Amino acid sequence: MIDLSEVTVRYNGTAVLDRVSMHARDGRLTYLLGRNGAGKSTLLRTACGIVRPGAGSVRIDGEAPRRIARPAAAIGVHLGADAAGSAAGPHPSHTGRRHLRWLAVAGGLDDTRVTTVLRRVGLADAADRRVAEYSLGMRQRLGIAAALLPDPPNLIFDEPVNGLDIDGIRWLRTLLRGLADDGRAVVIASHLFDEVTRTGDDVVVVERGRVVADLPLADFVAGHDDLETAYVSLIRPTTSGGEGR
Ligand SMILES: Nc1ncnc2c1ncn2[C@@H]1O[C@H](COP(=O)(O)OP(=O)(O)OP(=O)(O)O)[C@@H](O)[C@H]1O
Repeated sequence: MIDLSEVTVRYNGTAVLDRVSMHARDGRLTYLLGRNGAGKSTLLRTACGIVRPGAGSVRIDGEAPRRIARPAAAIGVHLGADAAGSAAGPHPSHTGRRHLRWLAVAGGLDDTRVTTVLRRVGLADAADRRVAEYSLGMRQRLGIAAALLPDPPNLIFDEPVNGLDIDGIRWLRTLLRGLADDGRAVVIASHLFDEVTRTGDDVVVVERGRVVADLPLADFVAGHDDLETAYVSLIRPTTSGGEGR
């Protein structure tokens, strides 16, 4: 369970998140929607404790992130295959297995967890290749494996579909659903409404640093033809393609 209450984050004096509250419940896939620059990634970084808010509170299963002794065991985070600020990204000259082993040792985990997560993300056959040789989709899978390594009860993914082929997208769909069905709180930032419709339980819409909707997907779509129509009627995206602030 991840709760944000009245969270404000400022960069250079500008509020990127402005009194944001949201709740990601156990056993649910919660999708974060919002145009480019709306504040989704900042919200995810704040929710897992990478960014400390200037005001408001963050709770992961009732605890403030800085009070959690082993954060990776409480919340798994994958902010994108090449994201700056990702937790301990892989060294290109290391193999996928070596990267995960290093994380396992750092986290006091058994080596069998490495084998388990490599299988779970479909990298068992590529585990002994150097990460430099991995495709974007494979790096996504490795990042997801790292997040899953300590088997955390909460998970955060920032646009995890990027770079995955159709098999990968179908695999990820099943994986995410399974992670939530096992009782975890799973939060995903996404622009892919088809994936949200197929797998989502709850949606949180971020607009210009504010949360403008936080409710079950079915309630959000009710009275509209589909998710896209419901979304457009709420935030009316610009046609310029520019950032949302
Ligand atoms: N470290 C930073 N320093 C200064 N400004 C930042 C920083 N990180 C993000 N921002 C700004 O905060 C705003 C929100 O960015 P954020 O990456 O959270 O948006 P987003 O909704 O995830 O966008 P996208 O869909 O493009 O990934 C943007 O205006 C961005 O330029």
